Amino acid sequence: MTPAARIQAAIEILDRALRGSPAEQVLTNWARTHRFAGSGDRAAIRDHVYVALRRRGTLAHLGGGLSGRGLMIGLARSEGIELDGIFTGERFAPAPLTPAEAQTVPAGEAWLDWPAWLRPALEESQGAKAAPIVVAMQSRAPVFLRVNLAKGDSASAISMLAEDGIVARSHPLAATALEVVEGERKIGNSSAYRSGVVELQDAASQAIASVLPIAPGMRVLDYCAGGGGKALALAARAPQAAIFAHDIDAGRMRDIPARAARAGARIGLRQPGKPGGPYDLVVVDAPCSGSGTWRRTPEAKWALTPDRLLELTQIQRDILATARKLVAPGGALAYMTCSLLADENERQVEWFLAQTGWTEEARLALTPLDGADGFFASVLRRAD
Ligand SMILES: C[S@@+](CC[C@H](N)C(=O)[O-])C[C@H]1O[C@@H](n2cnc3c(N)ncnc32)[C@H](O)[C@@H]1O
Repeated sequence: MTPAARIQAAIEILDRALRGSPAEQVLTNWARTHRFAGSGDRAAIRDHVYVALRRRGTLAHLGGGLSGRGLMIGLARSEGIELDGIFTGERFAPAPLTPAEAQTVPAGEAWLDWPAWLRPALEESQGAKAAPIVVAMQSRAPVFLRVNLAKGDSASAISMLAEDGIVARSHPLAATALEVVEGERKIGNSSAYRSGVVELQDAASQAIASVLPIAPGMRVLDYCAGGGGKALALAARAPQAAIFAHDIDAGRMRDIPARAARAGARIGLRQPGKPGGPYDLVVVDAPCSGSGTWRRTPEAKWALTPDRLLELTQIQRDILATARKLVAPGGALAYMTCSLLADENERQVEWFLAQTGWTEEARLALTPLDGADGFFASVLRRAD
């Protein structure tokens, strides 16, 4: 496909995504019905679509409107690509620019790529970091791996990955973190991944897992386990701990047994609503806005509403109230979210401490300015 044909494909896919279909699903359907497109074409089109969703505000401003076409005109302008060479009207290429579209537009500021209603909340939560965070979130997130210390160390994982054409380097956020700088599409088939030496996990999640108070012999529950990312990271840190996974939705945990087997870890599965207990450590990786991860999930950024945010904060409190009852005397609860908003983070901890008289033992708050996803964690210790 020519560069112009790829842009035209992205325009069509974006139009459908903007009407409400999940972008990933539209991309898959498009690939099914356009078999002539090779893997390079599909990857380039996917990149166009995700850049456009991530920078929806500034690109719509630059391209003259919020539509697939407006976003792609904006993208071409922001990257200094000659529009006349793409918007030619030739076969498979987008139609030529209208006189209105051809007018030059001053660059928009990065806040256009952050939901306007949420700007005060980010500014209040992050202070002087808010604007740089918004700029950082215009770009794609790096890809990170976690070295499974039960199976190898960083140096051996880096050379194993290199044998499969993947270039990775250590990242300062966590001793186990590797940033993939080349060959990320080869990870799934690489021997380091298939043999459990590395696992996909953001460096911020790894940094958070590394500060949790876990030791051999402890009983640990990952209460909102989802796909088991935290449980697996904890199992690698403390293979002698008894680690259990629970989620309200059993389906979300279905990959845990295979992931644990690949990692050589043992994770017990609890049925929804039957978490067992008590535990020395209960991890609550709560459902949240996901605002710290919006570089990866740009559609979620535009889908969040004030009502949903309020609902999420209530769900977080309900979960905290249930999970605290599973903590043994003297044990700890680790509350965490991948949110950048104080309403979901600091204010939830304040509320919890006021309710319980527990003490906060440790806190870690990371933003994309630290290099990975935004993440917040607080370790809360039961007094008696
Ligand atoms: C942020 S995700 C967890 C991600 C996971 N810890 C990981 O590292 O891969 C939040 C999870 O909480 C679960 N959840 C939502 N409400 C819950 C509840 N009331 N009790 C337990 N889990 C809940 C969701 O199904 C979802 O899987």
